Amino acid sequence: MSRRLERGTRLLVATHNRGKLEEIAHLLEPYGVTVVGAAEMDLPEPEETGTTFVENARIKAHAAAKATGLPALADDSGIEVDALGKAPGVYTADWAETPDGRDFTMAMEKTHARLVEAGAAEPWTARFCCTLVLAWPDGTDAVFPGVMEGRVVWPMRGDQGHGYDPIFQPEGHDLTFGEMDRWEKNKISHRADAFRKFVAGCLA
Ligand SMILES: O=c1nc[nH]c2c1ncn2[C@H]1C[C@H](O)[C@@H](COP(=O)(O)OP(=O)(O)OP(=O)(O)O)O1
Ligand SMILES: [Mg+2]
Repeated sequence: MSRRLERGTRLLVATHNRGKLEEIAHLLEPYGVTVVGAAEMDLPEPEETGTTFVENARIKAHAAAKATGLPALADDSGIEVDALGKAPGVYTADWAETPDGRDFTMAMEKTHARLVEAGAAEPWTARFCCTLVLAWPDGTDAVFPGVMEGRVVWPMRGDQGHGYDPIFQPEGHDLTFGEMDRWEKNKISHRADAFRKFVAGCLA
């Protein structure tokens, strides 16, 4: 049984990714907690030295809780493509890194190019994973994993969402995440799956 966040609590959402922050703020809306973003608090982006989603989510959540004295919720996420040995996985953001910042069009092109090079047969099955960690200022935490199965599609479709959304078509749906509005995506996404467990564990 994890500790719960009372209504009215200030919760630090420890992400520098605006797309994630918007989704998490929307998911939190019904629960009466006050969302504080990492950028508002001028928090540095900690180095993500872990080799798993949970390790990296813990690094981000504990750094933020320690720096602010607030309970902090971090999200580490990524896409695992089966024909690429589950790459890019925990390195999903790294595949978009350029000297001038992140370029997700390039990262999606790279994903597609690797699949073509590998001669992988379609469907290109894949899943989005999300691990949420709630860290308390006293150093304790709780972990909530989430997943959405689907496939990589090409060409990219849709200009909503963020990151790799235009090439991910969730199982049982005809639209990519990039073609869905935030409400539709937030009903079925890996983040929504993890969030349901977080709600059951930590929110009223
Ligand atoms: O729903 C999603 N739709 C599309 N792409 C997504 C999603 N969720 C994660 N992704 C991709 C992009 C992101 O850059 C990377 C996670 O990397 P990850 O380190 O967890 O996040 P990040 O560096 O963007 O922000 P931060 O660490 O400050 O939370 O996976
Ligand atoms: Mg990151």
